[in-house]
Amino acid sequence: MLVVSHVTKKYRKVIANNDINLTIDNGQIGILLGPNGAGKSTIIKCIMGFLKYDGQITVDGCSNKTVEAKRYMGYVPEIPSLYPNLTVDEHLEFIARAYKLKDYKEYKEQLLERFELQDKRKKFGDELSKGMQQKLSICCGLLPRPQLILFDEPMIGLDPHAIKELKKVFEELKEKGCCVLVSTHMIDSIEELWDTTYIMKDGQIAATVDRKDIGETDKSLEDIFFEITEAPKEGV
Ligand SMILES: Nc1ncnc2c1ncn2[C@@H]1O[C@H](COP(=O)(O)OP(=O)(O)OP(=O)(O)O)[C@@H](O)[C@H]1O
Repeated sequence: MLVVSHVTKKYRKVIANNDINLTIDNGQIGILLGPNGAGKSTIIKCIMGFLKYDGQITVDGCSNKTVEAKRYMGYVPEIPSLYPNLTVDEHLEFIARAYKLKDYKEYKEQLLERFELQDKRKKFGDELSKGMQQKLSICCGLLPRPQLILFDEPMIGLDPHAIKELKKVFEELKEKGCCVLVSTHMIDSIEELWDTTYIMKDGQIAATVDRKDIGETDKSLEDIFFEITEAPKEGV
């Protein structure tokens, strides 16, 4: 379970996250939806413990900065950050060693096959296309089988097969009781899978929408998103 309480992050004078509160239970998928600059990547980086911030973040009751919590957490960044001189296969072996994984070989092969990278295993990081880099980055995030996994704009650059596969992965993570947080601009891409959507605007959570709320209105998530993000500012 992920609990984010009163998190505020400033980059000098810019308040990128302003008193963010959110909770995602195990077996649930949370979505961060918001225009460019709303603060989605910043809260993901705070949850991963990459940035200093005010407030508290816990993962299964442990502070996100503890080693226990870090063992539970996986991250697929917005921009893949690969090693130019390691091959596809070596990236995954590196992750396996860093996390001291056992019995990962079969899962590694499954991931390579699902994301159509099996014939690219000898290619170096800097020889991969943008989409291939993104797919490898997703495989690296999934290989340690994290209990909590954060995806920052994971669909960008993916081909239709990889998008279909990633949606299946989301479904499987949910079934296995993992806790998933996905930042996306592609409202339609995850329509059937989410439990709670946090609509972010100007560094704040402007609305929290539960799936059951949608069932009770005739508005779509897209309607709610535009109502909130395109509402005129007060006093204008
Ligand atoms: N390293 C940084 N230094 C200074 N300001 C930053 C930095 N990173 C982000 N910001 C600012 O913080 C705010 C939130 O940025 P963030 O990247 O979290 O938004 P986002 O919702 O992920 O946007 P996008 O959809 O474009 O990826 C923006 O105003 C941005 O300019």
